[in-house]
Amino acid sequence: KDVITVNKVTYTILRIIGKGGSSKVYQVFSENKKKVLAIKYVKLDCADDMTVQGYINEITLLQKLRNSENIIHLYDFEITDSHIYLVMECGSIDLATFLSKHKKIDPQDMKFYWRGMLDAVDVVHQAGIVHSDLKPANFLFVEGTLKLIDFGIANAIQSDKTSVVRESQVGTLNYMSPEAIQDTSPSPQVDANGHRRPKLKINCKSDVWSLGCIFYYMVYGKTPFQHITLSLMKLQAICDPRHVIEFPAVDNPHLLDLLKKCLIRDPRERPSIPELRKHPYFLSEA
Ligand SMILES: Cn1cc(Nc2nc(NC3CCCCC3)c3c(C#N)c[nH]c3n2)cn1
Repeated sequence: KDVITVNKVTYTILRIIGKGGSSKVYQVFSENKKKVLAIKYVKLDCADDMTVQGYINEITLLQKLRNSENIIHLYDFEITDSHIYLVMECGSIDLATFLSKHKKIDPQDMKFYWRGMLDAVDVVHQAGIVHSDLKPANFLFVEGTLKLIDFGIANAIQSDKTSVVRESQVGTLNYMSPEAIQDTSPSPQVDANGHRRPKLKINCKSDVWSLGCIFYYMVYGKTPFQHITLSLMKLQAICDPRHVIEFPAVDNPHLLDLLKKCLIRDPRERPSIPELRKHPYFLSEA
């Protein structure tokens, strides 16, 4: 039987869930916990210091946010010169795969999912981090609750083609905010101690735009600019206020209002996550 040993604890490999460039995510069984868990394996052989630093930051943050309900739980980890192992709770399905299978979502469920996603990203912001690359594949269902899997610091992982068929969401532009596209601030790519620093203009409001694109996708089955296939045309449309985003009618006027607010192009006009949490959409029971 294939096993993975992390800090002298052995886990039986059940299947591979996803693989990226130098990383793999396995579904494993823990003999002593009698639980199904997930192990993210990262090969460090040809990783440069920046990449390793990115993973260490990711681990530090996962540990810091371990008590947050909407952040994936990290049970254990092991770092050597050649690899990293992260032992985490295992989800049932990621949001990207889920949305590709469920075109219509029950309004009550949708409200619960949105609340969870806002809470997850708010917790990351409170830790002083802007994700800046939010997309459905970053969220995972764990017993019905949506949890954030990563913080956009380390490299992204795509789902394994053999296990789930999914258009690879790595590097998609569909969730990118106007200010991220226009950001030409001269700020250095790395700060004093070599940490890759998000550019000045990208801030929490950029994550609100990305969440708005995910919400839009959940309501209308496509992202706001998905129909524009030429990348340059897509980027221009995202930034161009003359390109009016379409919002087909929906039953709940509060939902429509919240969607429109998340997709305001001027980040100063766009609501913050605390403001969104107080939106009437979340207050009404309907
Ligand atoms: C499709 N699918 C996913 C699961 N469960 C799951 N997937 C995880 N990553 C997946 C890697 C491929 C892309 C989608 C996320 C992680 C994880 C990390 N990182 C920590 N726990 C997890 N649980 C079951 N089916």
